[in-house]
Amino acid sequence: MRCCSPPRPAWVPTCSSSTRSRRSTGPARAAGTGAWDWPPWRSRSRSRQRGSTIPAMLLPDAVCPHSTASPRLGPRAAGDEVHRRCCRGQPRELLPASCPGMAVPLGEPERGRAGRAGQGRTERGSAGQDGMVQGGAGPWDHRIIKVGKDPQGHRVQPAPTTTITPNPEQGAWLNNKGAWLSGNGRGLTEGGWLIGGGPTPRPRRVPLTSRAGNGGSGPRPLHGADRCGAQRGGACSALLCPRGWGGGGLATAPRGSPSPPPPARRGVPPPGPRVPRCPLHAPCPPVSPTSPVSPYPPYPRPPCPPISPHIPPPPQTPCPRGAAPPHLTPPPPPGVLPLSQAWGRAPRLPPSPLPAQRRAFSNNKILVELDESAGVATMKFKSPPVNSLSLDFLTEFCISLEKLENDRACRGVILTSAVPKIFSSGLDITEMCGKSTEHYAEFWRAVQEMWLRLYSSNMVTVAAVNGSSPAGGCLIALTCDYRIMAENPKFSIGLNEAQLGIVAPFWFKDTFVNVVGHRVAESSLQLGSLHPAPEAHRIGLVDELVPEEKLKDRATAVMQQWLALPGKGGTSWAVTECRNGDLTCVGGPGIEAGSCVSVGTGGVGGWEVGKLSKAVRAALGCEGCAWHTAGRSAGCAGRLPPAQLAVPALLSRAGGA
Ligand SMILES: CCCCCCC/C=C/C(=O)SCCNC(=O)CCNC(=O)[C@H](O)C(C)(C)COP(=O)(O)OP(=O)(O)OC[C@H]1O[C@@H](n2cnc3c(N)ncnc32)[C@H](O)[C@@H]1OP(=O)(O)O
Repeated sequence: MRCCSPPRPAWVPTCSSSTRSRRSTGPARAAGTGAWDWPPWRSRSRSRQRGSTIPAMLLPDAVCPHSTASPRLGPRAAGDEVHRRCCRGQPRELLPASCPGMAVPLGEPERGRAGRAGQGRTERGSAGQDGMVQGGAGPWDHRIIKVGKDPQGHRVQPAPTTTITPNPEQGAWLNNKGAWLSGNGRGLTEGGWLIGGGPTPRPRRVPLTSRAGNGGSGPRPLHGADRCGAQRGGACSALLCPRGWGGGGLATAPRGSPSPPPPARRGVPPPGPRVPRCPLHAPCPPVSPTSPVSPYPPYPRPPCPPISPHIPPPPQTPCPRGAAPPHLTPPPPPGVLPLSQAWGRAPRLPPSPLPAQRRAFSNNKILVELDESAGVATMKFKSPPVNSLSLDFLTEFCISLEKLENDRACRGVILTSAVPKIFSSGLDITEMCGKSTEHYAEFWRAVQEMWLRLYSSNMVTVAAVNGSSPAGGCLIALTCDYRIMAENPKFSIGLNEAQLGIVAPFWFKDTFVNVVGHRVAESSLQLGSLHPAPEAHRIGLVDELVPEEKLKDRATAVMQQWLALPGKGGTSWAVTECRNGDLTCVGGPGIEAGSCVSVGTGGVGGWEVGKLSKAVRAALGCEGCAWHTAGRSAGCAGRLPPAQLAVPALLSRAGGA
């Protein structure tokens, strides 16, 4: 087994009722009983006493095998090609609406099939092209553009964006014209047109933000929005594509049903007291791309009035030494916009003379404490006995993280555990066996969502690992920007899947490789090693060790160090422009204009590329784009608007949003 082998496992344990045949070299059956010795870390005798059985398990190939979800990976063209080949011949029911094969009016299965020149979905949609179905920020928000030709055979220009909003409780969708859309099992139809094929709303579940007393701002997507293979020009046939594609019938809602609340969108502050738009910061007029004059507005602009009711304006008292206070970021150079405005995050604030303002919210699984004066939240896992990552836990994790993302007062988050000696025991094994396929789908979506959200968070993330952290627990730590571990040698961390007889999904592996390097990851994965804290530090799996009692303080200090970086936490960053589909930095603190965004470890100016890409995509309004990295450049493969559109779009967002 090589660590770079394809994600499909060589074998997986199966139960006798499983219809999938696999090499059953998994957990051994207890002698004579027919029962599986499971969980595998238990002694056989204990398992035998319980007579435990291992039923069918979810296969990791349910994770879309071609969807190279790691934003740090290389070019994806090969993966997309695999997608296309693999999806050819798939039943249409299994294809997502964005699949080329689905981009045709209903009832005309062959006409307009994508891949045929001039018709159907195109890689790079722009005004005037045949239309496309475009995913929005998540399954709850789909921007729809009608496709191809109308029923009379006339070419149809892309229609104005239509937003459809699902009502999960009624299993139906409402478009922005107030009409209910019916489902046909493959996608949504409106007037006989396939207009979208997004994920099935989950009628059994209430909107996420209304769960567990979280309050919040309406339904939010649980699924990863931008890693689906189908979003990158291929068709994702995977059962568990992170976007949640997969069809399924949608019930028609009764007419006259009340409208669901508008979906909250990432990066947009939750509804609250309406904040007046700054009159000084209206969008700039479009600038000709050929103009030799800088397209950026003069800087500095007059300061905005305070825009958050929580955040007082910075004090006007001069620094006693006459210089700019060191905690305040100097104004960006001309041509560089304070993207904190674009990203909706509060600028760094000076230390408050008042007692620290703290807020806390909690659910069954996680306690979140936000120190508003520092802009730092602590998420404490509190799901005894071992903080296993159950579906509920993962859901609450995503909700908590998203709440913090949307909280302008929060710029960094420390992840730690409230359970003694355990950071997290990893994925909850009981979620992976003896459940329905739908449950597995939901569970794995949540696992991926957790990873995507954490990885692509634009907050600084620090893991304060105060206990053992096997497998999925290790993944959480790996996904953070920085890892500090309690120096107790009894605490261990690693991807130990091989010891359980299972294979870490490829995106676990990728994340691991990114942190410890190829060879260490390879041998560690092959052996399923759990590294005691000192060894984990030696191999670079954790960044530093500290005595347990100092863990919190050290994590806070590291966080402050990170938040002091320009750009991190949303103070300012480079403006990026798009040329020929590639994004190029046009300047930023410490960043040379014209330099490409570097790819790989380290990142630029304190930003890792994954995070940068998300921020830039958000600023450019192309969150739905696939993001690719190649060599030392990074860009959007697909729908990134051309430069003349992108730059003014960025400016207007930065200046006026
Ligand atoms: C088929 C393909 C699937 C591919 C998936 C690949 C990706 C998988 C990722 C994963 O994360 S798999 C999970 C891996 N996790 C582990 O291997 C952890 C195993 N657990 C331990 O090593 C220990 O339990 C511990 C975390 C070090 C804690 O040890 P401690 O002695 O303090 O407690 P225990 O008595 O062992 O356990 C207490 C209690 O908790 C239950 N439990 C432990 N881990 C899990 C878990 N991951 N999921 C669910 N439940 C878990 C354990 O069974 C005990 O239960 P009870 O006996 O009290 O009922």
